[in-house]
Parts: sequence; C-alpha cells; structure tokens
Amino acid sequence: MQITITDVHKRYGDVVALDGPSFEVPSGSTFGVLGTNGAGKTTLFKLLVGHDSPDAGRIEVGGLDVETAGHRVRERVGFLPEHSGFPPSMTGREVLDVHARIRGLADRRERIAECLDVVGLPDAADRAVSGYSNGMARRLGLASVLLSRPPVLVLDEPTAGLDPRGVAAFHRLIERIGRETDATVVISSHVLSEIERLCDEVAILQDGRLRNNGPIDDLRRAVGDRVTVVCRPADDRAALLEAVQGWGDVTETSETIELTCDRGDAFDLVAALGDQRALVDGFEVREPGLEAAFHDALEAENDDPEVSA
Ligand SMILES: Nc1ncnc2c1ncn2[C@@H]1O[C@H](COP(=O)(O)OP(=O)(O)OP(=O)(O)O)[C@@H](O)[C@H]1O
Repeated sequence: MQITITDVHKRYGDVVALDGPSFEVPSGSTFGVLGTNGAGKTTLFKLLVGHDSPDAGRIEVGGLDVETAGHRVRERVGFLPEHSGFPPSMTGREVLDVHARIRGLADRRERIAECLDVVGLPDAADRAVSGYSNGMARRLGLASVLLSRPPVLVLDEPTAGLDPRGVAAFHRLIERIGRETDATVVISSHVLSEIERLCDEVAILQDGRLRNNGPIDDLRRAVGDRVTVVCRPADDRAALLEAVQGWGDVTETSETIELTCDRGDAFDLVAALGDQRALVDGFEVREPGLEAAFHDALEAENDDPEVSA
C-alpha cells in the first residue's frame, strides 16, 4: 500500500473535520476522495502532506509515518493545493525555476522544459503568470508538482473553477500521468463523473466520516444488481411504451424510454426488444454508475448515523 490512513481524527474548535476514517490507497492507483462540501477532503489532504497534525490516528505514506517522518514524506509527495497563487509578475518558467531550486534539482533546465511540455505550456512559458487563465495556472501548478518526479501526487480539487475545455485538458493530463508513470495519484472532487472517469478506487467522505470505499466497480455492484436499458423509440412511441409495460420500471425522457430491471432479467428484456425492432430505433444497456453508489452511501448515513456503510 502506498498510503494507509488509520482512524484519523481532527477538530477545529467545535467543528469535527475528520471523525475516524480508515482506508488504504494502493501503489500506482489513481484514487478519488469524494465528498460534498465540508466533508473533510482538504483537511485529510493537509494531514496527508504534513501541513497539519491529526488529533489522533495515523497516516503513513510509503511506510513512513507523516507525524514522525514529515520531511521525508514531503519529499515523496507532490501536493497541488485547492488554491495555489503565483507571484503575478513572474513567468511560468521562472515560477518553475524557483520550485526546482527549492527542491535542489540538478537538471533544472531540462526538467522544467519537460514538465512544461507535459502540461502543454511550452508556448506560454515566458509570459507573466498574471496573464494566465485559470486552467493555465492549474497546469502550471501541476508542472511544479511534477518537477521532482514524486511517487505520490495529491491533487486537491484540481479542476475546480475550470471551464469544460480546461477540465477535459486536465483530465487528459491526469490520465497520461496515470498511464506513463508509476505515480500514485490521489484526487479530491465533489464531481462524481470526474472521479468515475479518472479513478480506480474511491473513498466517500461525509461529515468527516468514511461512508464507503473500494474499487469503483465493486461500489457499482454494491449499489444493487440492477441495470437500465435505454431505448430510443422509432415513430410510434406510444406503441413501444405499451409493448414494454411490465418488463421493468419505466422512466420516460423526451428522447428515450428507460427500463430498469434486475441484471438477471436484462438478457430477456434485450431479446424481447429485438422482437420489437419496428418500434425501437436503438438501445443501450447502462450499468449503475458511481453516482448511485454515492447516494446509497449518503442515504445509509441518513437512515442510521451509527451504521458505517
Ligand atoms: N482552519 C479551519 N478552521 C475551522 N474550521 C475548519 C478549518 N478547516 C476546515 N474546517 C471545517 O472542517 C470541515 C471540513 O472542511 P474541509 O475543508 O476539509 O472540507 P472539504 O471536503 O475539503 O470541503 P470543500 O469541498 O468545500 O472544499 C468543514 O466544516 C470546515 O468548515
């Protein structure tokens, strides 16, 4: 395991920010920490990188205790905070040069050029960062984190505030890092689709407590063995609607008729749809998403605050 979090507690005055989550992050995985506002994600990350201390519990990174070996942990972990500011008059390259010097990197010039290339900023490298868009500033932040090739990257809400193109570019970047390096990447987000797209495993936090964790596929399965068959009606929508009555729970949207049934019945349903070819323009089978797992985890909390999901 690259990261082990054991029964971590943290309060700020009366506010309980973390209430005993325990989970592990496998080496080389892209791991999502998911939670609504105030769930404790940023607090957990601050403890993880040694910027703050837990009141109780233990966090280990690569077998090192963050409390007692903080300096060595910080050498292993590249942290992109939720809000990172750069001196506005410096160029991107100068910002990276300062970071490279602080870390004592020997091959600064080459490494900076490589990282600018990875994040897609070589053309803007010699412009003042005051003229950078949000997305460019986030990518520069990521470049600064990548400089020393840390085995662990901790990215706090890396796409917050980016426009859709910026989000897509950042996702491609994280996917590339996941593919081309052995780094363990830990990302926090409250955007489910983002975690679902990028991550292998996830921990779901709510009010500082761990509600669920594990491989995304396992969580999806745990949601229940239900699948949804989404049909696009041909010309006679009413006839299709009548034909599918009783095959599953029916939901209509302006474009589709959606049938949700037990996975075991899905084959029969699809076969029956095949017999109704004249009424159906096309269909797809949709697996339950992480969204359902997320809401299940949160509902478990509302049903019984004492029961851990
Ligand atoms: N320095 C602090 N002083 C007082 N309360 C704090 C402090 N830092 C965090 N908190 C509180 O601890 C709780 C957890 O906050 P945290 O920032 O970790 O959540 P988060 O999941 O990162 O939220 P968001 O998605 O909104 O960034 C919140 O109730 C927050 O108000």
